[in-house]
Amino acid sequence: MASNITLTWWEEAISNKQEVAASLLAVIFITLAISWYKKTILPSSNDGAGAPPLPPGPKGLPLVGYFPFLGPNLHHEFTKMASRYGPIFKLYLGSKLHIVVNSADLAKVVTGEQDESFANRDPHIAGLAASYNASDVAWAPNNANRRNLRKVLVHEVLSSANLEASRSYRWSEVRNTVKNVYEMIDTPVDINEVSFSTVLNILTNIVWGKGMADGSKHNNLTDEIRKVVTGVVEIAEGLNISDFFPVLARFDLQGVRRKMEGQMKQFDKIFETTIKERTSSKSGLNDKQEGKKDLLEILLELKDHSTSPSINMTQLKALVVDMFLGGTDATAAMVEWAMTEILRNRKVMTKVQDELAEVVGLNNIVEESHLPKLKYLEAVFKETFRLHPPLPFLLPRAPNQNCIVGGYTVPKGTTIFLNVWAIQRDPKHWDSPSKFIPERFLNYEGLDKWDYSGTNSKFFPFGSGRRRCPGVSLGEKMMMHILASLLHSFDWRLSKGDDHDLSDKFGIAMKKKKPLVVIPSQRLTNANLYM
Ligand code: HEM
Repeated sequence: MASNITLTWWEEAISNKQEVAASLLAVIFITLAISWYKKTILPSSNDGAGAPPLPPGPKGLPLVGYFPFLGPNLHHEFTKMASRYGPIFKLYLGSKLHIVVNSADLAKVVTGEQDESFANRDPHIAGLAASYNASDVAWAPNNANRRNLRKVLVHEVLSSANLEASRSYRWSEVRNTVKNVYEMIDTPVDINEVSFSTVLNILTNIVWGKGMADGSKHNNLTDEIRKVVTGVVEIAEGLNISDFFPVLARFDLQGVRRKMEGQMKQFDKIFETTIKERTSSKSGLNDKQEGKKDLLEILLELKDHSTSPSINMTQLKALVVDMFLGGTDATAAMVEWAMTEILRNRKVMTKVQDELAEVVGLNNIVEESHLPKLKYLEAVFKETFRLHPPLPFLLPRAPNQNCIVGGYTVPKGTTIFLNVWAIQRDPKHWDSPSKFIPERFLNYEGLDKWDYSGTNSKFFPFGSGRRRCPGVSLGEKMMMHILASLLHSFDWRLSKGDDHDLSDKFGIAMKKKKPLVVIPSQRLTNANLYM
């Protein structure tokens, strides 16, 4: 995703350019200038007779569009611009037209009434490279392959029965985390790091099983996956000029595609090794003895038996990457944000810990079966999602035909940002919108649902419509279990001199600018509960 947008990207581009001849750049420059002039100054050929105009928006500069005027935190910038240009506005970033939707009413049009037309994505180059050229669910266009693969993900991989079967993986990884934090008592703990590791380990176990015969091989596998996932996130978070000047894409000036393909080669290697291990030594799987199937087995069966729905090897790998990328960063960011808000609000902390004492008990550990009873903690998470949605614009969509939204034309192929960050803070729908008040999710009236289903256009942090997140249930289980355990097992305090900072940083998942580093102390008297 675009981040760190400042004038320095030119410098970066120039320092990274390999052997692109100056004359070539000049030709490109002129081509782009002409195309920019045609698109922004001359009336659009999309307009057709009688078609409504494009939405309002800033003009920007020739070639670079509005780039030079944007700071790194796009969600803040776009929300400010919405107060000037209204609920739907356009801007050119480079040569590409972007349209930002900032109101609940218009979001409902895009993800409800016209969901089918808006169900394509607009993948950036890093996303394409990380998804085997959009062979996955997240970046694929809305075609039969994607629908088939999404069905596999929802009905096979993330079905209630499978989530139930993987419960013990989540349990043992959360217990490991509690044990590790116990060993760090009275020393600083980075909450995002701890949560990220826990989620990554859970997902590794869900995908590959815990059952490699050789335990050290399993640890190596987790380390390898961690390296690839963090590498992929890092590359995807950088700004890639070619995303905004498609004509430059083939030159890969900053080497983004090359670097991402390098990461994917690592991922391929991990895949090949583990699949070989699977097929050569089926009996080496400890989990088989428990009658459990991991995701790799489920997917390999679907691949081998060409049942309906069936998938090929590339889709299989792309699906696993989706799970790692979709699951890790956002879930860890949410645990960090929720913990930050709880620590800033002592009354909230007291209520959360009182609820945990009542539901779980001080001589017990948190189990997944407790989670549905933790209604106040659930409200805390909803309020955290409202204020800090990890994907403030969801994943960008692109219409497959010219559409009309809010009385304006939205041309086919435009990049659409649904500004859920602004919508969930809109004073038209929320009292004291910038205040952290979990109780608003406990004491509501009316017919609207306030859950993660995406049916309420005032609150949809997991997206809405055909492209909403299929990992809600797993994500919710992981983040609730991790945070409930951290808060039940430990008391937490800031290091001396630290403050309750809420600044954020736009990226793959919107994180705290300054990581939350806090100090745990033992809360439960029985030391066995930490083993
Ligand atoms: C707290 C955790 C999570 C958050 C906040 C989150 C959020 C989101 C959001 C906002 C979208 C875009 C929806 C849209 O464009 O309308 C999305 C899509 C997606 N998420 Fe998640 N997600 C989380 C966890 C997960 C997990 C655990 C998985 C998989 C195991 C996952 C897999 C996906 C996939 C595959 C898509 C693409 C769906 C499509 O395009 O059809 N996510 N997620």
